Amino acid sequence: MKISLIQLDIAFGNPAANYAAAEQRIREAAAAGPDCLILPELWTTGYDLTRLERIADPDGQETKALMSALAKELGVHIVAGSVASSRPAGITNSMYVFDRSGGLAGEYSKLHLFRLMDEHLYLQPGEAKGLFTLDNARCAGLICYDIRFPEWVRAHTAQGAELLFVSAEWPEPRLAHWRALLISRAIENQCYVIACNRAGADPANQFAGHSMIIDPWGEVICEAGEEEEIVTGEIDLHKVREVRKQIPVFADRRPELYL
Ligand SMILES: NC(=O)CCC(=O)C(=O)O
Repeated sequence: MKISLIQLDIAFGNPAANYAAAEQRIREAAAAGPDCLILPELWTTGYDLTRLERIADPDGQETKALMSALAKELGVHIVAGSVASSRPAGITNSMYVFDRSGGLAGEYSKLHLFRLMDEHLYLQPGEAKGLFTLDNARCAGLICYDIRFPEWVRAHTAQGAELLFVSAEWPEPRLAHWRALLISRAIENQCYVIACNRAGADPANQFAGHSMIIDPWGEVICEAGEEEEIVTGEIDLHKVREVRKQIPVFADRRPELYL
């Protein structure tokens, strides 16, 4: 499976500009023939949280319509990053996943809200896991700060996830954490981590870029720099099974003693 990470810059609080830019980048990335694409976190609005009431996507409708149509037209799976989605109970930071026929394959709302960027003041947390299947691979969706919660990630891999898709807006001062946490999640869960961060800056933060794919042994297969970029890597699900056979972490767990 060939996967492209679309490391976008994001126009602050400007969904129209971001939809247009994302569509252009998706078309560009798809021309190289990947099986799957992934976008960053909150890519329609950025962290313009004080204006979310006005600019969030009502129930993700516009995002879902565009991404479903592009997935079908281009014949590519799209892990459509996350967007601010307004629902009756509040605004969530939600990921939508489309398979290459344009069908909604999965959905996940960020469970852990990041106080340092005021998410808890403007967003409602999700309440459920984001497990889905693409081409017979069991996958999970995670959003940015979620990678600091190894128990949350393990809850997905213990249920069979072999690919972890992470969409993020991770600031540059914690780039070392981004790399270390992603590599650790890959090694301890013996799975692929496919992580797409944003590039550029907003009024409060410079973002780190460095989107990457990590294999189940912890090796970085491809990694972007700090600027807008599309990077592509190939993954092989046999590698997950090989590593899990060599060091049978899942069989050796003692979960009954962990609480
Ligand atoms: N958007 C986020 O969740 C950022 C998380 C982050 O920066 C961290 O250090 O954790």
